[in-house]
Amino acid sequence: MMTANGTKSRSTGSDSCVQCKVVILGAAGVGKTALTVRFLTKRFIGEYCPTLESIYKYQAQMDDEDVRMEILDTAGQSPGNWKDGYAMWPDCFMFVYSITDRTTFEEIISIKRQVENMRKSTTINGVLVGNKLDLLHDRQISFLEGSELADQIGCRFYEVSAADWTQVTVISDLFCDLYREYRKSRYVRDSRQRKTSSSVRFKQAIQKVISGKTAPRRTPTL
Ligand SMILES: Nc1nc2c(ncn2[C@@H]2O[C@H](COP(=O)(O)OP(=O)(O)OP(=O)(O)O)[C@@H](O)[C@H]2O)c(=O)[nH]1
Repeated sequence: MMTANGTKSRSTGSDSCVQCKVVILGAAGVGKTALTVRFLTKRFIGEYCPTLESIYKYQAQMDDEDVRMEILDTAGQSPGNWKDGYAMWPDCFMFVYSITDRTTFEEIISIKRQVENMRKSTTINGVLVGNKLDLLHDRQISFLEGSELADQIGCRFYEVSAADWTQVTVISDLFCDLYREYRKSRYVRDSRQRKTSSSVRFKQAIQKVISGKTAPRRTPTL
């Protein structure tokens, strides 16, 4: 199983590290900072100043790889007011809503749409997170609705509570899963590039032979 037993990054300067940039998006007050702080420090601090924008660096062993994560905790503002960087900078996305607030759930659709519009792509590595699971008595969004939305936007789905200390491992796992999604997509992209460049090399070789620049190899006669 993947573990995230890392410590907050004090840049080691190691070049073998895989870089992974994560952005946390969601309406104001859904717990973006609480989730990030829980992941990084294993702590929950009841009150946070509304975030303007914070970036955290974190280094960990994930699936035997040294991973250097940069986590951008954004301000919960409407997607129309975003900077381009929110969509263009990251390798992967964490979309967060609160299970106690339907408007935050509905906002995920427009957040995802804005990301797609800015990136000009519908292929996005991400996870969908319903936070505040400890407030079950105030639940407005069922687990089923959450998982259906996750299917619709093409993300894995988690319900968690940043406030519940027993969920530390689940929260670590969800950040690790995010990295896994990214790694998978990187692998697909790299193998596509390898395929393209080898077929380009093949075409160039054929072209050279046709134009007579390179003589085809002859089989030595005995
Ligand atoms: N009960 C409960 N409260 C939570 C949980 N996560 C966050 N909160 C509370 O929700 C409030 C908002 O949390 P933040 O982490 O600041 O939310 P945010 O999404 O970063 O908010 P902005 O920075 O304004 O965008 C705080 O009072 C937190 O204590 C949770 O899992 N359960």
